[in-house]
Order: sequence, then C-alpha cells, then structure tokens
Amino acid sequence: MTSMLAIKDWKTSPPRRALSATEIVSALARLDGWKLTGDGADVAIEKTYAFANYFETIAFVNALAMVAHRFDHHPDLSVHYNRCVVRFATHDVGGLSATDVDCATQADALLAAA
Ligand SMILES: C[C@H](O)[C@H](O)[C@H]1CNC2=NC(N)=NC(=O)C2=N1
Repeated sequence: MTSMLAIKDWKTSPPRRALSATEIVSALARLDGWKLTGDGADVAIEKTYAFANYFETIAFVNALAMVAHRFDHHPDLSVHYNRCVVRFATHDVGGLSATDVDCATQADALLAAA
C-alpha cells in the first residue's frame, strides 16, 4: 500500500512532453468543465469549482493539496469564499502535459459521488 504522503519522483519516469494542439482538444473533450486559458508560456487548463461556503472550499483545497503532493504537480489556485479556480500547466515542458490532464481528472474525482 502506498502512503498518502508518498511523492511522485519524476526523475525515475519517462520525460514528460508538451501535448500537441490536437491532444489538448481531445483531452478537454473528455474532461468536465475544464477550458483552455492563456497562451504561450501562460497556457493552462482551468476550471472553477463552486461550493456552498468557505469551509467546503478550503476542504477541497486541502484534498487537492494531497493530489498535488502525490503527483509532485502543483496547480495555481484562486481561492474565494465559495469557489476555487484551479489552473494546471507543466512548467517543466513550458506548456501542457498529460500530467495536467491526469491531475484535472483526480481533482474532479475528489468531488465525484461515492
Ligand atoms: C522538481 C519538481 O519535481 C518539478 O519542478 C515539478 C514540481 N511541480 C510542478 N508543478 C507544475 N504545475 N508544473 C511543473 O512542471 C512542476 N514541476
């Protein structure tokens, strides 16, 4: 069993690469509510999660921090009273990688019905 504190070691994984435009379009079609934002070095995928109150918002942020730690992949967050804007990009490839799509999927899974 893997500890919740285990961190992904990208050094032992195949190098990541930037997704092509076609791969980004097809990944976004499979994701719920995620959109492309920015351009060039600022490109990212982004989603706004809505919550009932501040406690729910922060609970989500804390759960997302565990995903970020596990993947060693850290989203930009805009945290508000009842919403959180999550933005994923991969600095190491200067664009979007499969890791952004995987982390977006994991973020959605945090809120999926049991
Ligand atoms: C050394 C470390 O694994 C890398 O710098 C990781 C850390 N977190 C990261 N987070 C994001 N969003 N993109 C990255 O390229 C990235 N790289």
